[in-house]
Amino acid sequence: MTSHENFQTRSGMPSKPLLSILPVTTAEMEPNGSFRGTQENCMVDDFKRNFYPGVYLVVFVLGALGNGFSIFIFLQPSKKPKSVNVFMLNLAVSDLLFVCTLPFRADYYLRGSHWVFGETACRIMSYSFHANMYVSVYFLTVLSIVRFLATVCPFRLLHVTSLRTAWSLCAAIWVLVLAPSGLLLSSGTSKNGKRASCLEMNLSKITRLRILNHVVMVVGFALPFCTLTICYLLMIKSLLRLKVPKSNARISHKKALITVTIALILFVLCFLPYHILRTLYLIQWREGRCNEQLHKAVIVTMAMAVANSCLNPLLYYFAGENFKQRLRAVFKKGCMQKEMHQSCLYMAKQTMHE
Ligand SMILES: CCCCC/C=C\C\C=C/C=C/C=C/[C@@H](SC[C@H](N)C(=O)NCC(=O)O)[C@@H](O)CCCC(=O)O
Repeated sequence: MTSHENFQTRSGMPSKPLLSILPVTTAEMEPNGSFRGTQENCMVDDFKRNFYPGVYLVVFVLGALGNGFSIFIFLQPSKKPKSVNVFMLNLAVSDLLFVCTLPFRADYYLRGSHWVFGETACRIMSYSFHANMYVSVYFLTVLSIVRFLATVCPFRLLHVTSLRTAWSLCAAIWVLVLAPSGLLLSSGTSKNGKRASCLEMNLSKITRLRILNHVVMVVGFALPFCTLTICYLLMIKSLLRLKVPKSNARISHKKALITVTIALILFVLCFLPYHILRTLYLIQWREGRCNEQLHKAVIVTMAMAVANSCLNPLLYYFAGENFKQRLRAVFKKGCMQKEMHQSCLYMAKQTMHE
């Protein structure tokens, strides 16, 4: 019995036979503790159905609100636009686009791993997740480097922090990530009994994903992560060297340190566990084998990687240039308009009474 059928059972269909709830008896145990058998013997599908939809829907709501509102703030006119905000705006756009795919993913798992939105939409799912993750990795890294350079050599590198350079770097990041991610568009749905599977591993994908994983592990994760760590250590060193308290240099160093620290925390929390466990999962994956503990661990770390899309607004709030001021201005404007609206209503009421 498949998980999909189990799901239907919960919705009122006949109850499931005893064998299907005893996966161990139907599976053959391997010396390493994993089970050999079909995916039906594995309780991972049930775990995904219980775990993913809730996480995806929460990230969708928080991510849509947080990123939507942040984009609105970034687009407010500013006297002195800053390159840091250009990277943050691009990051927020990428996150907003990605969180819009999450309700479709949630629906897939709620139906017991059955895809109903067609072939193209299925291909876009895996593509959007990976594209968003590596675009985020690069925006966070470049953002930290720019902040770091602006404090270490503020005058010599003015061109690096100019708006034009920021937009060019963003365009380069989009192209360099979106183009190779296109490789993920080649695999869509596959038949699994009555179900249409999407977002699942199978024999036709494994070799390509193993190769891709090795490349992106270095270029898409290890390299940016090491760069961030070096920036962080150099920032602390130069901050400790600054003697004058409350000087402008010290304030801008602190700002840069906040940016790099938040970026590093996001990396360690969201991307590091996923990359390690994904690599282990891909290495040990064999068709029909169920390594339940490891697969569940990848699922949890994948959810943490997805959650990055609703956590980035924290970075904008604490490290964005003039973000808090603009936020305050927007609220003030909103309140004033509301007050005006209320006084207009009051005046209108008065006029009607007269
Ligand atoms: C710079 C541009 C680089 C582009 C290429 C990037 C990365 C490709 C390299 C490796 C990818 C491996 C994917 C492995 C998938 S397991 C494979 C599954 N079909 C899948 O793709 N799932 C992902 C999903 O749910 O969206 C795991 O994440 C599965 C997580 C747990 C699960 O839901 O079963």
